[in-house]
Amino acid sequence: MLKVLILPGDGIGQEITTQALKVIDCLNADFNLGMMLEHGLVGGNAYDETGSPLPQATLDAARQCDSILLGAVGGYQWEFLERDLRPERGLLELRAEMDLFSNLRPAILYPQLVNVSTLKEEVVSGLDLMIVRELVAGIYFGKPRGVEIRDGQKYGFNTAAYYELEIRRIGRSAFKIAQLRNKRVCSIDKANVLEVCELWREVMTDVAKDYPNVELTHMYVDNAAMQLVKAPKQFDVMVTSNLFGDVLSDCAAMLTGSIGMLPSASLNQDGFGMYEPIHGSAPDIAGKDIANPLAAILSVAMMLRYSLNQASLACKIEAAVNTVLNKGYRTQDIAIESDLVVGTNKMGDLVVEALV
Ligand SMILES: NC(=O)C1=CN([C@@H]2O[C@H](COP(=O)(O)OP(=O)(O)OC[C@H]3O[C@@H](n4cnc5c(N)ncnc54)[C@H](O)[C@@H]3O)[C@@H](O)[C@H]2O)C=CC1
Ligand SMILES: CC(C)CC(=O)C(=O)O
Ligand SMILES: [Mg+2]
Repeated sequence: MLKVLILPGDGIGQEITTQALKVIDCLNADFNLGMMLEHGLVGGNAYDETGSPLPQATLDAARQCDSILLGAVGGYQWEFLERDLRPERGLLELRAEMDLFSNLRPAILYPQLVNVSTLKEEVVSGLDLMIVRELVAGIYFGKPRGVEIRDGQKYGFNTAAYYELEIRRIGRSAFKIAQLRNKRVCSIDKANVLEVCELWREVMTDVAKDYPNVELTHMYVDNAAMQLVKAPKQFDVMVTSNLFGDVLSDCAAMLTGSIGMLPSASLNQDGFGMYEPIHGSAPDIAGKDIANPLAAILSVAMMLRYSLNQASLACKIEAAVNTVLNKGYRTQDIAIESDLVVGTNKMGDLVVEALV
C-alpha cells in the first residue's frame, strides 16, 4: 500500500488539491493504484490551528509516508506575522527537513495552448525544457539573515552560500536527467559578480567530467532570463540555485500559457519526493472556482513517475489532460475567446472523465 500525505495548504491550494484527489480516487478505484491518503496541515491554516506553519504531526507524517502532495501556502492575513511563523517558512522547513534538494520543474507547452503563450508560435511551439533548481540551500537558507539597526538606520541582510557538496549533488541530478533527454545542461549563475557563483561554475564544470556524453554550457542569469523569452527552445536542462530557479521557473511558466500548468517534483537522494504546482496560493482568485488545477493534477503524474514507479499511470494522467485540452475545455487563465471556459471543479471532473 502506498502512503501519500496530502497537504492542501492555503488559498487555491485547497481547491486544486481537491481536483488532484479526484484523480487519485479514480486511479484507486479503476486502476487498482492502492494509494492510501493521510491529510495534514501546513502553512497559514496550520498556524491558525496549531500556532506553527509546520506542526510536528505533519513532519512526523512526512517522515512515515511514501510521497507528499502539496497545494500551496501563504495569504495576505499571515503577511505580518513574525517571519518564522509565516506560511512560507513552513514549506521551506518541510523541504529542508526532508532534504528535498532537487527540484524538477518541467516547462512543457501543450500544442493546444500555443496561442495562449505570450510568445509567438514559432518561438515557443514544441517547448520542452526542464529547470533543475537547488531547493534546500542558497540565499533562502543562508545565515546570517535579518533586519537590525546599523549606523542609526535599519539594515536588512541575507547570505547567499553553497557548500561544494550541495552544488555537486544538484549538478549530478541535472546531468542524470539530461542523459535521459537531449543531453544538454545549461548552468545558470552570476559568476561575473558573485563568489558563490564562481564556486557554482567551478563545481558544475567538474561534475560534467563524469558525464562526457552531456554538453555543459554556462550562462549568466540576467542573460538566461532574456534568452528564455527570446529563444526558449535552445534549452534542454537548466540547472540553477534556489533563488534563480524560483524566478526563472515562473518566467518559463508563462511560455506554456499559464503558471497554472507547471507541476514540480522535489526529491531527496533516495528518490523520496514532495510534489506541488510551482505556483503559490493565489489569494487574488482563491475561493472563486477559477484556479487552474492542471499543475496540481500533473504533479500527481510526476509523483507516480518519479517516486512510485507507476510511469504508465503517469502517462494516463498526461493523456487525460491532453484529451480535455483537445476537446477545447480551458480554465480562464488558458482560455481564448473560442474556448469552452470551465471552473476549477469542472476541469477536475473532465480530467477524471477522460481517464476512464
Ligand atoms: N509553493 C508555494 O506554496 C508558493 C507560495 N507562494 C505564496 O503565495 C501567495 C501569493 O503569491 P504570488 O506572488 O501572488 O504568486 P502566485 O503564484 O500565488 O500567483 C501569481 C499570479 O498567478 C495567478 N495564478 C497562480 N496560480 C494559478 C492557477 N493555478 N490558476 C490560475 N491562475 C493562477 C494568480 O492569480 C496571480 O495572479 C504569497 O503568500 C506567496 O508567498 C508563492 C509562490 C509559491
Ligand atoms: C517558499 C515559496 C514561497 C518559494 C517559491 O516561490 C517557490 O518555491 O516557488
Ligand atoms: Mg516560486
